[in-house]
Amino acid sequence: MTAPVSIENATKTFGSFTALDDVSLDIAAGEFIVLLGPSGCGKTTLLSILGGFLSPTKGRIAIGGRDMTNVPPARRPTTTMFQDYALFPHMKLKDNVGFGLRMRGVGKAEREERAKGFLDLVGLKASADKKPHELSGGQRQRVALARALAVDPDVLLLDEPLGALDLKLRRQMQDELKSIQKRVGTTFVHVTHDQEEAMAIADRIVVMNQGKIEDCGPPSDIYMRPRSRFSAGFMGEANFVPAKVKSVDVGGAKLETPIGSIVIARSNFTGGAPVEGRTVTLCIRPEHFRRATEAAELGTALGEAVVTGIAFFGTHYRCHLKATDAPGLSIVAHMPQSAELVEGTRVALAVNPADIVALPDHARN
Ligand SMILES: Nc1ncnc2c1ncn2[C@@H]1O[C@H](COP(=O)(O)OP(=O)(O)OP(=O)(O)O)[C@@H](O)[C@H]1O
Repeated sequence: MTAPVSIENATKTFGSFTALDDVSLDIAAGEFIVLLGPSGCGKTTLLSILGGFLSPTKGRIAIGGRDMTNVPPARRPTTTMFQDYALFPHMKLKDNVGFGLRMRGVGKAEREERAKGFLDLVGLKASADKKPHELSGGQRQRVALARALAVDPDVLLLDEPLGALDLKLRRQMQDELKSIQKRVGTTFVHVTHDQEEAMAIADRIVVMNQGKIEDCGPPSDIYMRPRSRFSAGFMGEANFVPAKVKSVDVGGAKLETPIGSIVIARSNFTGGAPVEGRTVTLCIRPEHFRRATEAAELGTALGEAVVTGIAFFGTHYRCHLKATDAPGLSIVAHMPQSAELVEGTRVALAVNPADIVALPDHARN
């Protein structure tokens, strides 16, 4: 089963501290939502409110159209999978996976059949009679997922479920988690502070900061069209360039920056329409800088800079540059493998205006 989730103006305070600040979010049935943000931003608090382990101080939660605000965890159509997915060490995998079904009074034969079906889903059917200590970390994690799904929740809540795995296994499990979610169609709400993980698995990412939602959208939107400086900086690397709106017309807004003038479309102002005379902050991703000579038609010239540091990253060079006209402005740019660059090389920079986003200046850092 699967169900939509509606969070309306949820606030959670602990004494005088506000952990969750007036958060509203609608999640579609079958959607894979990732709550992303730094430690302490309120992700787990929101997940705990969805699971019924915490009550909101204010606001309302509905699942499948039913008000759940004061319903205890056991009576909600949710299952929570924690990072320390404690499996029962003395039980075979099929009994671990069937445990929730046993608690619900499902008979042995049906329990085993369903447990084996879910073990099959996570690629462990042949291990049904093994015990947890015979498995690797990734396999144990899959058993925990099978156990959580076996009770057929409408919504699965996952709190950093891959946090204990090493990086390689983690990346592999992300792919599996996404593919399993698509197959079962259950609504998933997954907490992480790893932006790459969020990008790999989410239908929509919810970026949180200090108890509030900063940004929300498909991974590509959050990356290409962030709505705040915090969101832009948390989702990958970004250069922030101060700018002033000189004029606005139907074609776009003319901006003045310390490294030159540029015209960008109105739709690239993600935090509100451009207003003449206002200051904004431009977000330029490192891979969007080009050498002007190599991309004359592609880009708009954005001044000259000197390479102050360079590192080879296989697919590209990661360069630190200092703008000639604005020595206080440090730039990080990715240049192609073919670029013949060394420290001290002067580079004429260009950026395609379509790749630049103008953020409101009042955006929090
Ligand atoms: N029971 C509590 N009493 C007091 N403060 C709490 C309580 N639970 C959470 N907090 C505070 O609320 C804030 C948000 O906590 P939360 O666990 O939701 O953050 P998080 O984003 O999940 O962080 P992490 O990634 O570190 O788990 C933190 O500052 C935390 O210290």
